Amino acid sequence: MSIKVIIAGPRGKMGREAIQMIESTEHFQLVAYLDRKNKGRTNESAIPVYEDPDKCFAEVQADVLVDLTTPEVGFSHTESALKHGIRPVVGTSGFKPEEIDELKKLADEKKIGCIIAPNFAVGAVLLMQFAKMAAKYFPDVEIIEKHHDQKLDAPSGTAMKTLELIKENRTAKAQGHPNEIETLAGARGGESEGIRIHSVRLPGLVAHEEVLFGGNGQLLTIKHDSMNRQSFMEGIKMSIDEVMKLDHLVYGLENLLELNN
Ligand SMILES: NC(=O)C1=CN([C@@H]2O[C@H](COP(=O)(O)OP(=O)(O)OC[C@H]3O[C@@H](n4cnc5c(N)ncnc54)[C@H](OP(=O)(O)O)[C@@H]3O)[C@@H](O)[C@H]2O)C=CC1
Ligand SMILES: O=C(O)C1=N[C@H](C(=O)O)C[C@H](O)C1
Repeated sequence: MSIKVIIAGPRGKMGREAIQMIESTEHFQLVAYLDRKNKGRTNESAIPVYEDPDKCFAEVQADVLVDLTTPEVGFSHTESALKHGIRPVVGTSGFKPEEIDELKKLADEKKIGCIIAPNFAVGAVLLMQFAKMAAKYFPDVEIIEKHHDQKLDAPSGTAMKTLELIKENRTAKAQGHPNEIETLAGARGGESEGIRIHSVRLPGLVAHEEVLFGGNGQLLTIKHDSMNRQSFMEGIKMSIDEVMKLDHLVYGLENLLELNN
């Protein structure tokens, strides 16, 4: 039996790559696109295009929604899919913690799976796990994330998830000099519990993150680079399969991997 998939954001950088992956996976079937530029657009494929998520989810027989859009619409797509009994696999970044909690409640109520993954690249998921481990021994830490200049949200979803995982293992402490002064606003980056995040946006970049841990006479750097968007496709593929087996929301691909060996 094939898994029937709707893609939201099919013209985007990730959406285009995901279409190729789904079309080349035997047990996946693309059944509709959710796109805001339906009107006046020629749709040469046989796949129907919808602008209205509720209409799409009510009319199309689908198992999974893959959302690769923007923080503003990604949340409402996910909420609507859950209400219609369609399982969301969400790559869209920039959701607020309270939005994730709300979706968690809805998935629990509906008893269906939902996966929200700040990063689908397995290497980035491992980076986050290694950073969490290191935080136990190195409480002084800063995160540098670098992305292409078309990215809407800062910091990246991956940096925010890295921060959350580091906090789980780090003893809270003030970092840097107590009398530090910024002579240029923002020079020290965004701050949460003393941890700094620096966001770089430049053409030529794809998706990159470095976590730097400073200790007495030593520096530990953990780094991951996505060179292209194919790096995310294995994770999306795995999530489409796994979301079919879940009855609740999972936030982060690490929850689907065997990481204890
Ligand atoms: N979890 C992960 O591993 C990854 C997550 N991402 C995240 O995925 C998202 C998409 O990234 P990317 O493909 O690079 O971004 P793009 O800007 O290339 O694509 C986003 C697409 O969403 C479309 N869109 C906007 N509003 C709507 C709407 N109402 N309905 C349907 N489609 C809409 C945009 O249309 P238009 O062109 O008209 O603006 C655009 O085509 C981002 O949030 C990004 O951070 C990215 C890479 C990896
Ligand atoms: O917008 C992107 O490109 C990416 N977004 C995700 C994020 O915000 O972390 C994942 C990856 O970094 C690429």
